[in-house]
Order: sequence, then structure tokens, then C-alpha cells
Amino acid sequence: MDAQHDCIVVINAGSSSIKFTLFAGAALDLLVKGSIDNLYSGPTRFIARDAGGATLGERTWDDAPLDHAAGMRHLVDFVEQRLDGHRVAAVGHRIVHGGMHYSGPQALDGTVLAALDALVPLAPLHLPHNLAAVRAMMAMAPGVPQTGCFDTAFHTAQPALAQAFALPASITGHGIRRYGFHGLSYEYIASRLPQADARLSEAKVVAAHLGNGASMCAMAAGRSMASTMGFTAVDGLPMGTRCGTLDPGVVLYLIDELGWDVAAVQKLLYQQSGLLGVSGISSDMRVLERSDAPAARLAIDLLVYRIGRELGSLAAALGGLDALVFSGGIGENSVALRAAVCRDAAWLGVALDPAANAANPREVARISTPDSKVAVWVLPANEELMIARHTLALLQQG
Ligand SMILES: Nc1ncnc2c1ncn2[C@@H]1O[C@H](COP(=O)(O)OP(=O)(O)O)[C@@H](O)[C@H]1O
Ligand SMILES: CC(=O)OP(=O)(O)O
Ligand SMILES: [Mg+2]
Repeated sequence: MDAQHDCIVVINAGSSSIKFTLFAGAALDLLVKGSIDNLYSGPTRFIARDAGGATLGERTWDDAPLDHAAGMRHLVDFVEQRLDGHRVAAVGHRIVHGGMHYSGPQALDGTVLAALDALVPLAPLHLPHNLAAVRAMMAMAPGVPQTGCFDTAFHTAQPALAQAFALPASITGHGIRRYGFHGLSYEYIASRLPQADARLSEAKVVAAHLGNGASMCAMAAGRSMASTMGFTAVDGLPMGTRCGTLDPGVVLYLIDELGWDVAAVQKLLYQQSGLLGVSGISSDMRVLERSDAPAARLAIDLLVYRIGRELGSLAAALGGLDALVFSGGIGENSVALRAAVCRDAAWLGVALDPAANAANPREVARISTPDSKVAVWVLPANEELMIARHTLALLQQG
């Protein structure tokens, strides 16, 4: 990697947004960071900034929202124009599911892509977009190495018990087990937290990645011990449009008694539930927080309640709790949600500092009182840096 001329492009294609970052040289200095968000829901917005925060490009589509394919086209055009003499040394991608076989950063080629195509049913909201992004970048930069970094990888370190379903071995033998997701975000949190407070390197930590997709992860000394997400990213917390944990009997009832087909059930669980389904208004936390409709309140209350229940469960998996971390679009920005979660977690020894919370820090910051038994932190997600680190390491291995 030539510090002056080489860069790594990272693409993080989420369920409602595509985030991208350009990193320069082996020091991974930030060059350009941007996103296209509100895909599908609209108004779709594109923004790109340089390392100093100056805006390099901005656009809003007011008439019709973009889908992932149109978003990628806009992004690829923008990146091509902004390379500014830099050579793309590699492209790193977030790939949501690695299935049974991919548990570490992986050089991507046609064979691997074909194997990942087969995993689409395990992450229908993400994998098609992840893989489309890989193919789009391969077309833009043929011959440039592409690396896949899996959301499931960090969780492969979990104890076997945490990964198990209470199902017969003939079923679990097919790879039907708990995987866990948002692993790149948690891996970054595990690396960043001890830099903020060295006492946390050995700590029992529950991190909440609350974005459009939302999950929580119990970590002991930086290792994943349990996660709210399971076989798929529909498990656990209620999310923007996903229902989270659901009695499987509901699915059987919908199919057997109400005559629903599988496609309709899938749409319900992944796209019509969660904040959107309960509120009947929006999947966007900002919209719900501004609304005075009782159903919007209910959707937020249900999210807070479920976070509280999962927090207790994950603290039990750890046998204690030293720190609670908020990350992701909601975790980093919603003062009210953090306050409500911390209020409900007082029994665990959580004492929020209301002023520190209201300051809504942009950087990693502690928001609990100095004598809180559990330290509460806000830590902005940076899946992109984690992907760049893995991609660089793979590149340097040759
Ligand atoms: N200022 C804010 N207050 C409350 N919620 C916010 C704020 N900014 C963003 N969010 C919420 O963050 C969520 C998107 O999170 P993000 O991590 O960007 O999504 P993705 O999972 O697509 O990467 C949305 O629900 C959005 O409403
Ligand atoms: C795994 C997952 O839910 O991802 P996202 O938050 O990008 O939807
Ligand atoms: Mg996300």
C-alpha cells in the first residue's frame, strides 16, 4: 500500500442505506465518508464529506425514493469522480451472513459469490444487496481484489451453548443454529472501548447496535458471549420493519389457520413489522419521536421494553454487567431512548448522567454518573473501519 496513492474503498450495504468510505494508505487515513439513506422509504438522501467534515457531494431525491441498485449507481459514479489520482488497492464489503463456512475475512471471486448466493434465504433483506454491491464494484474496478467481511464472524467465538437451538441434531447438523449479526460493529466496539477506558478491556459489556436493524451483544473481555440475533437477522429486538423474537407458533398459525403463504409471512416478519408495523406510521425513529400518535408511543415503548428484557438476559449470560454501550443510528442519536433504557435498568446499577446524555456526544463518551455501578457509553458505529482493517490485513498477507 502506497500511502500517497493507494486507497481502500469500503461498502456497507445495509437494509435501508448504503454507507461507503475511502481510506488512504496503510494508516487507513479517512479520505471520504458518505452514505445514501432512506432507500425505499424516501426522501433518499446522498451525502459525502471529507475527513474534516466538509461536504463533497449532496443530493436529495424528492420525487421518488431510490432502491439499492440506483443508489449503487450513484455511488459508483461519485467514487469514480472523487478518486483524485488514488489507485483503488482493494474493495472491502460488509456481507451480512457467512453461513457455516465463512467465518473470517474472505477474498471474493465468482465461486465464493455463488456460494453466498445460496445463503440469500438466511438474510433476504441484506444479502442480495451485499452481493449486488460486490458485483457492481467488480464491474467498476475489474482485477481489484474484493474482500468480504461477515457480520456473523465475530460471534463464532461464542460458547457452544449460546449458539445452540433446542432442536434435534438432525436439524442443527444443517447449520441451523444461532449465528448473531452486527459482528463488525461489535468487533469495532470491542477494539475501541478499552482505548476510551483501559479498565474495560477485561469487562463484562453489553453493546446495543440500534439502527434500522437492531441487536445486542454480550461481550466478556472483548469476546462475543451471546447475541439477541440468531439464525437470521429477524430475531431479537423489534427493529425498523422486523418483528424480532416471535413465538414460532404464530408463524404456524398464520400458515395453517389463516392460509398465508410463505412469501406473505416473510414480508410480514421482515418488512411490515417492528416500529413500522406497531406504529402504522413509520420505521424511522425520528418520525415516531416527533409524532404524538399513541401508536407511535407504543412502538417506542415496546422497543425500550424489549431492550430492557434482553439486557437482563445478556447480563445473566455474562454473570454480571460492567458497561452498557449504545451504538447505531438510534443508539447514537436518541437521547430519549437512552434515557428510557437506563431508567428501566436502574436495578442493574445503571445511573445515567442526564446532562451528559442530553449533550448527544458525536465521539465515544461516557454518559453515566461517576459513581454508576455500570458505566454507560455512547460509541459511534464504525463497521467501515473494521472492514478496512480486515481488507488491509488480507492484502498484506498477499
Ligand atoms: N437524531 C435521531 N434521533 C433518533 N433516531 C435517529 C436519529 N438519527 C437517526 N436515527 C435513526 O437511526 C435509524 C437508522 O440507523 P442506521 O444505523 O443509520 O441504519 P442502518 O441499519 O440502515 O445502517 C433510523 O431508525 C433513524 O430514525
Ligand atoms: C444485520 C442487520 O440487521 O443489519 P442492518 O442493521 O444493516 O439492517
Ligand atoms: Mg446498520
